[in-house]
Amino acid sequence: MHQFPKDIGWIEVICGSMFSGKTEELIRRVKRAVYGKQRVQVFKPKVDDRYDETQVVSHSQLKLTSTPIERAEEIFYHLSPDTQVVGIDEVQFFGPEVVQVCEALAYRGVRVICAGLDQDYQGRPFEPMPQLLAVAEYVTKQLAICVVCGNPANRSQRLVSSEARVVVGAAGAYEARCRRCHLGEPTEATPPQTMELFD
Ligand SMILES: Nc1ncnc2c1ncn2[C@@H]1O[C@H](COP(=O)(O)OP(=O)(O)O)[C@@H](O)[C@H]1O
Ligand SMILES: Cc1cn([C@H]2C[C@H](O)[C@@H](COP(=O)(O)O)O2)c(=O)[nH]c1=O
Ligand SMILES: [Zn+2]
Repeated sequence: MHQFPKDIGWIEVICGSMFSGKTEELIRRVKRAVYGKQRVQVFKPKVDDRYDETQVVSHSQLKLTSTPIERAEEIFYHLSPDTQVVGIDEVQFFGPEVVQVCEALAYRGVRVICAGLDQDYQGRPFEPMPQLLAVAEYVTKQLAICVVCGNPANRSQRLVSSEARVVVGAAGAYEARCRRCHLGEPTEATPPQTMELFD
């Protein structure tokens, strides 16, 4: 059977605030690639152990098997020679070398799908995302819903008292807010809505 060679790969970046659906979108793309009989490997930073140590897990509990790594270069140790698609979640937790790693994979003919925060809790660009966005072929910016006013949210409001850039957490530690409702410093959580629409 004839197989057409795939000369060059590319980089896709899915960015946005927390709760905007980055991980869901990464999982959707990976699942479609698997339906398309592509050989896929998924990686995530070891530091992201909030829902599971090995699986990529969305806030809505969608799950994907992944390999946890500390440094982006470790992808090459784990990479199978026949892998056609590489997914990387929480890409903002890797150092600047993740950009070269993604580019090297793309030059090898791999489709690289990265998901990560474009802004930190203060609304500052979250390195290395700006550099990755600059070299990506495809960029998708996701938006959440602001829990204060209901408008599209592009920021992540920190709710726990810390000025460290990296503080791993989910609901309870962060909430989605629009630029008007976002504060550049930690604050109290928005009170919950009491409508009983879900079980
Ligand atoms: N304020 C919010 N706006 C939109 N979705 C939210 C919000 N809070 C919680 N969610 C849930 O988070 C899911 C997205 O989760 P996920 O893909 O893990 O987001 P991300 O990776 O961008 O943090 C949504 O489908 C929804 O179920
Ligand atoms: C804004 C912000 C977030 N983080 C952490 C919190 C979570 O562990 C991840 C983001 O996960 P998600 O899949 O996008 O929901 O990043 C952080 O360390 N510093 C920040 O400023
Ligand atoms: Zn708002």
